[in-house]
Amino acid sequence: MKLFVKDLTVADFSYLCPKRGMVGESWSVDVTLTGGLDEQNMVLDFSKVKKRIKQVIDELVDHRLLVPTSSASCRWQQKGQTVWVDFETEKGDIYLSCPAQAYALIPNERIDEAAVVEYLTAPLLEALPTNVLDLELSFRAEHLATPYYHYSHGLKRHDGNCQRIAHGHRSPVEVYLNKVRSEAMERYWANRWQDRYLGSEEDLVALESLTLSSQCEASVNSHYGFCYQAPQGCFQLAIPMAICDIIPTDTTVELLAQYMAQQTAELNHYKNVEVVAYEGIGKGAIAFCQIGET
Ligand SMILES: Nc1nc2c(c(=O)[nH]1)N=C([C@H](O)[C@H](O)COP(=O)(O)OP(=O)(O)OP(=O)(O)O)CN2
Repeated sequence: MKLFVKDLTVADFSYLCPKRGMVGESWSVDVTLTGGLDEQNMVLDFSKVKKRIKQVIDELVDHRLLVPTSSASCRWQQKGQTVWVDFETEKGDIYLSCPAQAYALIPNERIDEAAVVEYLTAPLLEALPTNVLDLELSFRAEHLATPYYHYSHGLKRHDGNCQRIAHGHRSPVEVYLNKVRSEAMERYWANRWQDRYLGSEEDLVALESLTLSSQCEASVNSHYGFCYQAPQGCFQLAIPMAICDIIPTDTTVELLAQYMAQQTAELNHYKNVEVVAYEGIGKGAIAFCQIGET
């Protein structure tokens, strides 16, 4: 007997890629279980399927930075609860030092759907009762008709896992200029925030003050340093300036929508701008800005 649940949850995370750098991603999760019937004549009560599978995905990949530790581009080490990662990419090298719980260290050459399925299948089966004999997991990027971007960020004030300095999302954006949809501006934001790290100005620090690998020392003119202390520990990141956008505020979706609305109004001299900014799938913020002359 097979039992399926579509759109069981969404995994929001970032991963390191030798070509793209740091990539924010949002995947919908579908699952199919194979097994015999239990005393309720069910493979497993849907509510338990949803709860247990979401719990494992939330624990192991959601809001983490997925690192392909078998990649030739990756060097990492752990001391106590801190993990250092150096990662070579075509966009420049990325250096991190974060609490271990901020990462998923995946022993694969690259991060893709198959690698994450393999990483999660055994712990998911362990979380299910013994009448469930097999599990097929699949991840789906949302089909989007509008432009979208992939960004990574960290919210140091968040009392949950969004405080992790490098987690991210794949998000569509809608922009209206004087109430008319502007695909040009949507494409502008999709290009600007394609595989970007959105750093808050207040988290910028001198690279020399970070306790990252010594390789990072040569990057003073090419990299931004970010550092903050949050309840889960100390988060440090050095990342090429070319793949960052510095935001004058925190990077909650409310403030990102507001930033985009304001910048869009300034760029277009439009009186009335509305931005619908998603954070991943199915949720986001709407901001309005009224300045300019047109
Ligand atoms: N009002 C806001 N709430 C939250 C924001 C925000 O910008 N504005 N941001 C976050 C985090 O960035 C987080 O990545 C959002 O992830 P989400 O998956 O929604 O959070 P949960 O894991 O709690 O939700 P699930 O449905 O369980 O996946 C958080 N909140």
